[in-house]
Amino acid sequence: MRMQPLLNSRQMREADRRTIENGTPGFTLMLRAGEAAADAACRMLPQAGRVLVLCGPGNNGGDGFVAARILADRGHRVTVAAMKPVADLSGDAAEAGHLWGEAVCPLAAADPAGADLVVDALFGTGLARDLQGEVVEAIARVNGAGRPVLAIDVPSGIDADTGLVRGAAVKAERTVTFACRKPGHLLYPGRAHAGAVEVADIGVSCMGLDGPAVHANGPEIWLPAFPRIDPAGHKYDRGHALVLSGGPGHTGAARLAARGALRAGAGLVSVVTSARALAVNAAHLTAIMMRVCDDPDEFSDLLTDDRFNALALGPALGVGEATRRWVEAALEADRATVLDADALTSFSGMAEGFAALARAPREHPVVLTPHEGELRRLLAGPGEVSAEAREIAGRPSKLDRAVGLAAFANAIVVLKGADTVVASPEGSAVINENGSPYLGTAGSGDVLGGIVAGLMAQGMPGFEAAACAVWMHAEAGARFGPGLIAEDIPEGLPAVLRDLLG
Ligand SMILES: NC(=O)C1=CN([C@@H]2O[C@H](COP(=O)(O)OP(=O)(O)OC[C@H]3O[C@@H](n4cnc5c(N)ncnc54)[C@H](O)[C@@H]3O)[C@@H](O)[C@H]2O)[C@H](O)CC1
Ligand SMILES: [K+]
Repeated sequence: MRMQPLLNSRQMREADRRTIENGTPGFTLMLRAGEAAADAACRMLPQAGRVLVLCGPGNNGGDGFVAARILADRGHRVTVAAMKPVADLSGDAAEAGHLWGEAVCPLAAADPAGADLVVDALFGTGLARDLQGEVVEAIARVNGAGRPVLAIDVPSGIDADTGLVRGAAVKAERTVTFACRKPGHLLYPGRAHAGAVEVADIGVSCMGLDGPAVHANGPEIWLPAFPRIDPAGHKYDRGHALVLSGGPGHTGAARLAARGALRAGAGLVSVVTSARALAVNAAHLTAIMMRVCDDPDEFSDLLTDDRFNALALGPALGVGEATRRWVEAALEADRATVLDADALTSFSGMAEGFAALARAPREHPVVLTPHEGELRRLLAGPGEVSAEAREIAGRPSKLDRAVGLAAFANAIVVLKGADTVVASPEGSAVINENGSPYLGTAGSGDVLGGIVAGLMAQGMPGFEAAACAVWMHAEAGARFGPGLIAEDIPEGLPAVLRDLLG
């Protein structure tokens, strides 16, 4: 399996430029792109039919003109509607317009309802601002017509870097993109607009580019770092994870996380519980052990034993000063640590103080697992927060928010959602895509935090552990499907692990 880089529009232009510099003319790339689009169109419309190709003012439109020519030559009845007359195009797009060589109608006259297939070549990676006016109306007609749509490169109106809708965006059944996918194909709402995405090789390499290293999440990212069991080893070689329990009435989250850590392969897992919550925890735990700590000082004392090498805390701890003290004790002990839920929300409006704790020199990774609301509360208050923190919270792109928090807190960030992003403080990131809506169930996030801790307990580096946990958690959920509850996720891990590890 090969890594799948996701290039942003600047990197894509650079890849393009390098290819052209190395001797392949830009128009040759456009011919290949147009042909790949025509091939995809023919797979969607195997019999000769009516095809409407919508062409924009730039090179995306150029790809559309090439595809139109090929589709007409293959016997389809092709209508081209364009934003600009061919005479007003420039560069490769002008050449492609001449290659089409037949009538072009204005965009306002385009009739998607009368087509068997619409090919969307209005805008690609060059989209630079929100769409307005006639193009918004044309997109509304395309989306309202309910005909199958093939988008070339990116559904028009979707920002290739962020997946956000710029004014309006085409809803495609399929998208054919070139060289590699773009972040906007994996980030919502772009992912939903793109439909099934296929990548066509047009002779442009995606490797060795400067700038952020963003990849699709998959085993190729983290399987090489996955902890292998030593046949002669014992459980003490596979770490001991501690999961902090809430008080009586709030203990389930910790047990879910602990179960996730144990199924992920940690040698030993203990729930750290107050004396008051001991009975209820004891009533529900078997393979998982317990340690009684009634306050953060006792927790610090416990952590003088360096066999406890991974910590997970946050879910159901309660929001406030007490939880902040537990977090401080955990961070001071310098163990591989997962902070989730209340461990983050307790620092709402105190982003600077939180970051100072997380940034203190340390040997072992900190992984933060917020959802969007938790990130916003941590970075943007309510309360006094720095302009830097507020700026990160306000970034329109999920990818930028995750990377921003990771750098700010010098921590690995798992920004959860249907398109979970895992970001490192150095700026690299992966976007997850094997999730399913069934994962949105009470306690699911608690299990995820536990899996991360369980992997780190076995010595897996923080970024790889986080990316792997996100993928395995999603995979277990997707395989289970309807009816999934959080308890099922740890129990789904053995099958996922069997397939991964062979
Ligand atoms: N990457 C490759 O290897 C290849 C890509 N190809 C295709 O080219 C497009 C990118 O082309 P580019 O000309 O840079 O951009 P666009 O066609 O997406 O649009 C640029 C065009 O539109 C104007 N513009 C931008 N935003 C707006 C707006 N909101 N409203 C109106 N007009 C806007 C801008 O000023 C330009 O004039 C890529 O996606 C591929 O499809 C090559 O063909 C093959 C190699
Ligand atoms: K497009």
